[in-house]
Amino acid sequence: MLSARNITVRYGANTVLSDADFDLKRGEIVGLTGESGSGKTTLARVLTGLTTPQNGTVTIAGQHLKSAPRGHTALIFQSPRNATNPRHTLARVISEPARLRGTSSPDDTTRLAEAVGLTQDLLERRPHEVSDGQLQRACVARAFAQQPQFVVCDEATAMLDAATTAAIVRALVHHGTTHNVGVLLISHDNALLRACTSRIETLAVVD
Ligand SMILES: Nc1ncnc2c1ncn2[C@@H]1O[C@H](COP(=O)(O)OP(=O)(O)OP(=O)(O)O)[C@@H](O)[C@H]1O
Repeated sequence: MLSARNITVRYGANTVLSDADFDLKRGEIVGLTGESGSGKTTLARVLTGLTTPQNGTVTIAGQHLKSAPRGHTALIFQSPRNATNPRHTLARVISEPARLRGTSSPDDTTRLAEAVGLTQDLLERRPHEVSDGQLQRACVARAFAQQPQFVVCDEATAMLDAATTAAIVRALVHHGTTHNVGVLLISHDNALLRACTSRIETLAVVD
C-alpha cells in the first residue's frame, strides 16, 4: 500500500494541500480529479518523493518513502518530450531502468514495447522522429521497466487523441492488474476515469 497521511504543502503563503490523506493499494486502478490548481500534480510529486511536504508522511508497505528502495513508484508526466533525452533512441529510453540495474536485454525491450503497442521499427528512432503518442508510449514502457509497485500518471494522456489515450490507458490497466501494480490516473476526463478506475478521488482547492 502507498499511503499519504496528513499531507500539507505550502508554496510561500499559498497552502495547496492541507492535511490530505491518500491511499493506493497494489493492483488497484484509482482516479484523481479536481479543478485546476487543487494540487493534483503536487500530490503526485509528494507520492513519488519529488516534493517533500511541510507536514505529513508517505509510506510504502509501512516503510517511510525516504527509506524505501528507490524506484518503487514511477511517475509519468503530461509531456513526454520533457521527460526523455532527445539523443536516445526509443529502445534506449525504454531500457534505461534495466540498464541502470545491469539487466537490460533486447528481448525485454521488445516485450515492453509490445505491451504499449510500439512496433519494432520505431525503437531505433529518436524522440524528434516519432509522434507525441508514440513517445508517451515509450515513457509508459520505461515506467514498466522500472518494475515499480505503483505508477502515477499525471495527465499522461491529456495531449493525445482518443484512440491513443484508450490504448495507453488499456496498457496501464492491464499492467496494473497482471503485475499487481497500483495505478493512479490523474485526469480532468471524468468519463475516462469512470470507465477504467475502481474509485475516483476529488481534490478541492484549499480555502
Ligand atoms: N513550485 C511551485 N511554486 C509555487 N507555486 C506552485 C508550485 N507548483 C505548484 N504551485 C501552485 O500550487 C497550486 C497547485 O498546483 P498543482 O499543479 O499541484 O495543481 P493541479 O491540480 O495539478 O492543477 P492543473 O489541473 O492545472 O494541472 C497552483 O496554484 C500552482 O500555481
